[in-house]
This record gives sequence, C-alpha cells and structure tokens, in this order.
Amino acid sequence: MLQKSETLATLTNAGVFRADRWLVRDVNFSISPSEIVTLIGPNGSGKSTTAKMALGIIKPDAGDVKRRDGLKVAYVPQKLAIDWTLPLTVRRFMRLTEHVSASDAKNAMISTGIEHLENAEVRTLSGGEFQRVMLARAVARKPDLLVLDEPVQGVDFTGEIALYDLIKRIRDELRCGILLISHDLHVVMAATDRVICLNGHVCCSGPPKTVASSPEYKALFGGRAAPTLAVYEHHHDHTHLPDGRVKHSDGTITDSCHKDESSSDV
Ligand SMILES: Nc1ncnc2c1ncn2[C@@H]1O[C@H](COP(=O)(O)OP(=O)(O)OP(=O)(O)O)[C@@H](O)[C@H]1O
Repeated sequence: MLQKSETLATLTNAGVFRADRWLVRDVNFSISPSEIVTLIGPNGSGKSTTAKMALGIIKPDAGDVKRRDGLKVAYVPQKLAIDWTLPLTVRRFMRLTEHVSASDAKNAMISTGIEHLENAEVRTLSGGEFQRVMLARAVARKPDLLVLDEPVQGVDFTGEIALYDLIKRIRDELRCGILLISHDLHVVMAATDRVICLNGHVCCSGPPKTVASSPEYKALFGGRAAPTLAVYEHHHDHTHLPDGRVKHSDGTITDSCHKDESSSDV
C-alpha cells in the first residue's frame, strides 16, 4: 500500500492476460492527487482494461498495481446496464447503490449544474444531460481518484468543452486525481496534465502538445478553449502478436514497439 502523501495509484509493468493473449502489457504510470491523466488509443487498445487495473476491478496477471491506503475511487463506466423501462428520477438515481447523503447528492448536483434535473426521469435525459448526471453521481462520493471512461460520448463540441471545464473544476474542488479515457485524438483536451498513449502497451506518454496556433481548433472550440487545448500526435505503425512481440509495418518482429530498443528480426 502507498502512504497518504504519495501517489494515488501506481502501475508497474502491469499486464492483463485473457483468452490466450495479453490485452495490455508492461504498463507503467502513476497518478497523483490533483492530476488529470488521459489514456488515449484506438478501440480495443486496452484503455478500459488499464483503468480497471488502476481501480482494482481487475488484478494484473503480470507486474504490480499499488493503490494508496484507503483510496476512495469513483468510476463512470462507458456502458451502464440499467433497465430504462423502470421509472427513475435523477434524485433517486443519484443515491441508488451508493451510500451518499442527501446533502452530498444535492451539492454534487449543484456543482455539476444539474440541479434543475432533480425530478426529471433518467430515461428522458439527453446524452449530455445524462453524462452530467453520471458525473454528479461520481462526485457525490467525494473520491480521491475519479475514473471517467469516454465522458464526452454523445456530447456536442460546445458541450465537450463545457464538460472538460467542469471536470477541471471538479479536480480543483475535490483535489482528486482524474483518470480520463478517450479514443478521440481531437478532443485530447483542455485540462490534461499528462497523456498516456496505449496500444496494448504504453506507446508513449508525456504532456500534450499545445495547438493554440491552429485556426481550425480556435474556430471549433472558441478563443477561451484554444490556449489550453492540446493534441497528441502519434502513428500506430505496428501490431502486437499474441506472444507479446511486436510486428512492424515493414514486417520485422521485435520485442519492443520501438525497433531500435530491441531487434530479433525474423
Ligand atoms: N475478459 C476479457 N476476455 C478477453 N478479451 C477481453 C476481455 N476484456 C477485454 N477484452 C479485449 O481486450 C481488448 C482491450 O479492451 P478494452 O476495453 O480495454 O479496450 P479500450 O481501449 O477501452 O477500447 P474502446 O476504445 O473500444 O473502448 C479488446 O480487444 C477486448 O475485446
């Protein structure tokens, strides 16, 4: 277990093996209080699997995952299995399955701007409203680590910026670490401290490049968002074999995704 003053979660060479293959392998990163880390990568690259390791939902088959002692986590998954034929108000949904006080639920609704939806039926909400309700529900738990899997799905561009602004504000208010998952390079994003690019393993990681000078982005996201908007460019030019080795676009196979680090050409 990590001590109170240390990082919230640390993954060291962590990997998950299922159905005769590594879903992710050799994942190394940590997340600290008040830090926003974004996992990006194509579909099926292991973003959700990695986040679930950080949360403790999945145990690593290789390497190690350490979480701070007593860490309180909240997770907004990509999909929710809820029977929407049942009538359910936002107020009830906020406290369903969680030990959340009425006042914490109310405060979370206020801080996420959904107070006016308190008596609305969940099944009638728009995509963007539902995302906010999900976020409010997670915030009400006052987590140390908040994991949001594709938080902007179904949200338009203007709504995306508002949602990212909100995520940043939540980080400032709760001083929690936030692990975001996105497969969309174009929305990597106004408030990210660090980007981790996954493709079965960590391809690269670091602070996102600022694209404040790009007129297309300014036009899309507006002057206020442009200075903090970032994009991370990366080309996935290799695939991962079931045994963990890497096949490059020229057909060579090595142990590492960066060819110059290892070469066992076949
Ligand atoms: N329990 C499991 N058994 C076998 N394969 C699995 C299991 N869970 C996930 N996978 C596979 O592992 C890969 C990574 O899945 P994961 O959900 O982590 O990807 P992702 O990067 O979050 O994808 P997306 O962007 O599509 O949400 C996928 O190919 C998926 O089909």
